[in-house]
Amino acid sequence: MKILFVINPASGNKNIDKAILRIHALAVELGFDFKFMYTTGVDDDNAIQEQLNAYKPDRIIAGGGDGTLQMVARNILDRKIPFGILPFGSANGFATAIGIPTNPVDAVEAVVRAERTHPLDLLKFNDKHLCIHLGDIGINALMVKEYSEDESRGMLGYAKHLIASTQATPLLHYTIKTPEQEYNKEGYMLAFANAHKYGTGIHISEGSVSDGKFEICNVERIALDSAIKAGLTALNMFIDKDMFADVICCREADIRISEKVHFQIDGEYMGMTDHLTVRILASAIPLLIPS
Ligand SMILES: Nc1ncnc2c1ncn2[C@@H]1O[C@H](COP(=O)(O)OP(=O)(O)OP(=O)(O)O)[C@@H](O)[C@H]1O
Repeated sequence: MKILFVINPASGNKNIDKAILRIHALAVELGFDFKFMYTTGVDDDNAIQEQLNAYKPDRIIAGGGDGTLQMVARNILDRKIPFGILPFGSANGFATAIGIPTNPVDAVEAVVRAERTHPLDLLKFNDKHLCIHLGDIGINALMVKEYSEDESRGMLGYAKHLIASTQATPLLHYTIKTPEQEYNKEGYMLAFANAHKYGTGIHISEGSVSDGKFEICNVERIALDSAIKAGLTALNMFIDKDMFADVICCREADIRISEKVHFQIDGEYMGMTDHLTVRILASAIPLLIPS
């Protein structure tokens, strides 16, 4: 068996040396061939395609944050190669949501030894952009933009951007059309979630990553104090579950927004938009799941 590991060396701030050594040790113990590909941030999609064609792996395992996982996922859509994920990013929202161990060595143990796969749904925005975990418009998307452009990262930077983004985001009015129903809503943020948790620990719905559905979560009000507390403890966004009380579960949706708003997918800023289509790609990829 051949395993291609695609690792983003710029993701997160964890030391992954021991995890890399563990991969070498497991290769000897379990008898598989492996290759590392390190992303560069430039033309990585092509580099992954080249590796897939040249190395022809039986499995592909991505190490990084949500952005890296999504990039690998979008490159194996037509190939149905079992896909594993290692939470080597900073927030690791998706890996956390599906229960992969957060410690890098434990994650390697669990994912490399995994023998079963489970169908993983993905989301597609505007028939163009793939999403593995979460896209949103409004406050959080503006934070993603500001945070990625700021040199001074860390907790204080987070709190600063959270307050600024919250103040800068007006009350938005949206029309959400699903095949079943049309909704008129207002709020400060709409999140489109594939998994059932938003970042670390917040439970937004009973959805799973393979139910053929996604959740649209409207944040009707802003609990800034609890958001700041959450951020200062976990570098994570909103932890007050009441903020995600308004949830629609569907397979596709067309969203019109009263004005152009900031938009992000899996931690990557996508620009401004006043119209989105979202649909689920059911069972798009076989996901390796730890026993
Ligand atoms: N070698 C590299 N140097 C700099 N940037 C890189 C490199 N490789 C990939 N990238 C960029 O990293 C981003 C993806 O980062 P990713 O989301 O995986 O990590 P993260 O931001 O640390 O994690 P999280 O989503 O968990 O907060 C993409 O924008 C990609 O272009």
